[in-house]
Amino acid sequence: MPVLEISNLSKAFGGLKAVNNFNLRLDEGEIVGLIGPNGAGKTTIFNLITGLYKPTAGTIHFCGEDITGLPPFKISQRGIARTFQNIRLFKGNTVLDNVRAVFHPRIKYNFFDALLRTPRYNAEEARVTREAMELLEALNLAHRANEKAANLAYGDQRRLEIARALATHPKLLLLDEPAAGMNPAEVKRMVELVRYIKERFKLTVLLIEHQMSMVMNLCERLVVMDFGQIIATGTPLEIRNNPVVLEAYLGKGATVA
Ligand SMILES: Nc1ncnc2c1ncn2[C@@H]1O[C@H](COP(=O)(O)OP(=O)(O)OP(=O)(O)O)[C@@H](O)[C@H]1O
Repeated sequence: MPVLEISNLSKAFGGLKAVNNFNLRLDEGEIVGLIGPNGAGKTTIFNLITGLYKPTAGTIHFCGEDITGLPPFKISQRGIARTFQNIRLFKGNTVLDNVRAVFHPRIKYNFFDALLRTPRYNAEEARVTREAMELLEALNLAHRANEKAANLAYGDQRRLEIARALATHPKLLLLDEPAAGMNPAEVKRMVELVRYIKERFKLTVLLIEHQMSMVMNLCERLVVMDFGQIIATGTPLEIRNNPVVLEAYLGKGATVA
């Protein structure tokens, strides 16, 4: 059974067809790259999968269940997590609290436990801190746990975002430009990180990225969009040599490294 199956998905904003008859199947353990020029519809696909937008037409199935049109919190509960193009952290809070905050909606104590600091409250808080620290260790951020998120270097902030996404225990992770603004050494580290978390947390990954070195090195398969539609799919090598893809990028300033 596929982890994700998108069938004939469309989204219109007034007269603009941001996504037009989009189809995609992701099998367990795949890392697939979604690429295309600016405005192609990539982020709209993420917003549709995660329930931020309701589709104009089409369906989205996750692990065999129809999740089309469900609200974002329900989709997150089923096991889909994402990061955003623009980093979204509680910058004034510590690194640890940024991850702990993700656990709190699922915490198992009530208002009175919290008020009276009962043993149940203390045990749950200890569990949440332990789980959050485990994630920070996996992402090599444990030594910065008590630092304010704002003080982290850009690459570390991106890793913290990923830690927050993983705290929801996803099966499918959607990464929106995780290597944006990174230098080649940082991109290489991000490639290694995504490979590592994919194995460690048994993830399937769909990734939007403009950094071609990232998608070329990391993804087994690429899906190329332009004007809301898929214009090509294939291995990185096939895509690199595909004239339709080169044409979509040419004149729009993108380069295939
Ligand atoms: N909420 C919205 N209201 C109106 N138009 C929108 C909305 N969201 C996206 N669009 C439009 O839909 C089209 C696709 O946008 P989208 O952000 O999905 O592209 P993208 O491929 O992610 O681009 P980029 O690589 O620049 O992030 C664009 O023309 C955009 O202006």
